[in-house]
Amino acid sequence: MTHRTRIKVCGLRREADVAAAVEAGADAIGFVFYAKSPRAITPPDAARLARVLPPFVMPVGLFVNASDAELGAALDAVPNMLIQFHGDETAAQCERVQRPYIRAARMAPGFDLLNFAASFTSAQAILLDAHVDGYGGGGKVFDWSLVPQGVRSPLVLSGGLSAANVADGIAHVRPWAVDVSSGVESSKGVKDPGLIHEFCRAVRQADERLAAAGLDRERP
Ligand SMILES: O=C(O)c1ccccc1N[C@@H]1O[C@H](COP(=O)(O)O)[C@@H](O)[C@H]1O
Repeated sequence: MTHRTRIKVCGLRREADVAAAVEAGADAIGFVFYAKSPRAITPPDAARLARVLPPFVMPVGLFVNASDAELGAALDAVPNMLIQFHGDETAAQCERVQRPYIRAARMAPGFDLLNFAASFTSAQAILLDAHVDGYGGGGKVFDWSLVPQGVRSPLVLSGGLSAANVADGIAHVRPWAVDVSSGVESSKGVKDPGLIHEFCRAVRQADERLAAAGLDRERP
């Protein structure tokens, strides 16, 4: 069966962008609860946006070394969020929250992804991002050949993805899902509905191309 690469669009702060992502076929919408990010959102604003999500489109809350109080406030506001830990959180810290979570790995030469992934067995997925200052959202592509064979799935590919390169990323890494932020922005922190549509179309085309080539499965 053809693998449909799931799509998360991260860093949304306006209703029109949420509507564009949903209409374009995104499976998940990310809210950044990290005050230092240009895409930071408050729990009440995230709750307002989450209320317009239709069923089966999942809200994801992104945190970077958040305190219990910050996590609690966000989860009180949007209780059905999947958590994306994108900082230096240990497995024990992630598990303490007792919610489903995905864990970001910051990819750079020498980084031991196999070992990292093995220490986060309780994560629903490992998200691969480029190592950048400020933890993420840097619009930087990492070297996809750093992803070793045999790493656990599901994997979420992110880091500098856009409509122009997401097909290559999918073909190289064959991830369960892709996650985009900077690549669908017209300027830092400002999403562009047209780019969101283009990105989602490019993902669908990539899946179709892989299927036509008989490579329609997740990472072998
Ligand atoms: O979006 C941010 O500002 C951000 C801040 C801190 C950590 C992660 C952040 N975003 C995540 O980073 C990756 C890659 O984003 P990009 O497409 O390269 O801009 C993605 O998973 C975002 O969710």
